[in-house]
Amino acid sequence: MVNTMAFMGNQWSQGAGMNQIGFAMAIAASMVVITMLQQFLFQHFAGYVERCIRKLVSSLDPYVQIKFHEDTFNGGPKNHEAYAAIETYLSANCSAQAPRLKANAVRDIKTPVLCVDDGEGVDDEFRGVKVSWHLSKDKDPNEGLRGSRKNRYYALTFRKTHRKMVIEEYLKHVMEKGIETVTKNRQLKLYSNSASEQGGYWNYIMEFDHPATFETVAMEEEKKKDIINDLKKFSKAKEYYRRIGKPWKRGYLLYGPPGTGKSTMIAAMANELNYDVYDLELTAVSSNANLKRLLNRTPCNSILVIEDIDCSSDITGQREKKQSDDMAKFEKVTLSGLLNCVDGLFSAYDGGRVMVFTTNHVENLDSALIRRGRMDKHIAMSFCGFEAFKFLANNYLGIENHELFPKIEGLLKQTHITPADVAENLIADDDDEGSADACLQTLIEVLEKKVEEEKSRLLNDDEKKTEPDRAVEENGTGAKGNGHVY
Ligand SMILES: Nc1ncnc2c1ncn2[C@@H]1O[C@H](COP(=O)(O)OP(=O)(O)OP(=O)(O)O)[C@@H](O)[C@H]1O
Ligand SMILES: [Mg+2]
Repeated sequence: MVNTMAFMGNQWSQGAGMNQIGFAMAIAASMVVITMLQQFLFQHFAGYVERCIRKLVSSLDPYVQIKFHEDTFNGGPKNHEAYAAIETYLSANCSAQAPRLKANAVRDIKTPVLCVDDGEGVDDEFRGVKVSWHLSKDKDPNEGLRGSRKNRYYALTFRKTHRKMVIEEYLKHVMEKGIETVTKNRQLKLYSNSASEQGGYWNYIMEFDHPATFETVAMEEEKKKDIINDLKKFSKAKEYYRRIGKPWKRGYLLYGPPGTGKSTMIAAMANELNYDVYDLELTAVSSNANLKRLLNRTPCNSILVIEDIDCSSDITGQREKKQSDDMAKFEKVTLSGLLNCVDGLFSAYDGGRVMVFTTNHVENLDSALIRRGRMDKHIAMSFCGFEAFKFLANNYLGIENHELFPKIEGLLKQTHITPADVAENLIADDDDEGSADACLQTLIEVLEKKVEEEKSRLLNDDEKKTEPDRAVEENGTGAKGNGHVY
């Protein structure tokens, strides 16, 4: 019995041991399964769960934030341009609200831009939608080390419900206004190719500080208004050119005798558009290839000027003849080379480009060069008429009327004088009260002398003329205008 009991106890203890091992194994197995399951769930659902949590959190947060970084590392130069445009926009529109401002000297801008200081914020409103801007700095991981960068950014915050409107309309408005202000305040520059090797590169010459504006150009009022409107329309026509699929460019041909204000008009155009001036010296360009390179290097928002185009020997005259001469004159710029460049250049749409040719002898230019489409607007700069004289008298002497005006009006009808020559005689001595009278008197003397000279020249011509010449003149075919457009 005892033995039987002992045997049974042994069996029990053995059975219990077996059960414990089985239990432990089951636990271990289930641990493995759970771990695998966890890993499986983690791999397959963690992202999903995280997204759900984010969605939930963001649905509770009714605001959206967009960052615009200053440095080019966070998105390249285009990002930096956006930052600069925002800075200028906020400076012009909202900086009055900020308790702390900082003055930034922005490259190419004449006056420093006052903008929001680090850590400051300003509010803005656009079509009833409120947004806020905040200038912050990211933590720089390399702070203190060489090459560390200040990582500033503007954070734009707005309600989620206005997302579409802010992104599609407000940001466009900010960029446009910012870029407009930057353009308006830009220090203009003058470039030329004349000093470069073979004329293939632009060299910075100096700041373009020409004082001429449309306020100072003497010209018939209607004509002046027409040019200003044309320029304004052009400078705002980005979308129009894009829509019709044409490069955003416009060509102007200024023609007229020396001293009638062609170069002055170019300066007025540059100041009106706020475009840099690229003065192209064609005689310094050694080949058509160099010309093409040069024109491709002319940036947008610029005026490309070719003065006295008639003096570039290979450009005038008949195109056919020049084309056949192309190979022989390989090292020279030819008319066909110039035509190809004018047509092929300006392929971009990111900014307007203006091209201005000037000439004293429009009749010498090949019609292909100045046809509409290449030179869109032809502007005659002419001798000084009475209207232009009155404008100059007002500008130089500060007088709108004078008893000598009628006499001057009569003389101007009888002779040709350039605005440059008139202006030369209207430079008064500020300290001398009678100076204006003296200026007008001198001008009258100059005009009378010219009238006399012209009379005796006509007399001489007449004496030299043969009978048939006179007959043509009497029939009216040889009649000439007096050269005044106004
Ligand atoms: N229409 C004008 N309005 C105001 N000033 C003028 C005008 N025309 C000429 N002037 C004066 O005369 C000077 C010479 O003019 P400008 O150099 O513009 O003439 P241009 O037509 O370019 O002559 P060129 O054919 O010799 O180059 C200018 O500095 C300017 O002061
Ligand atoms: Mg000139």
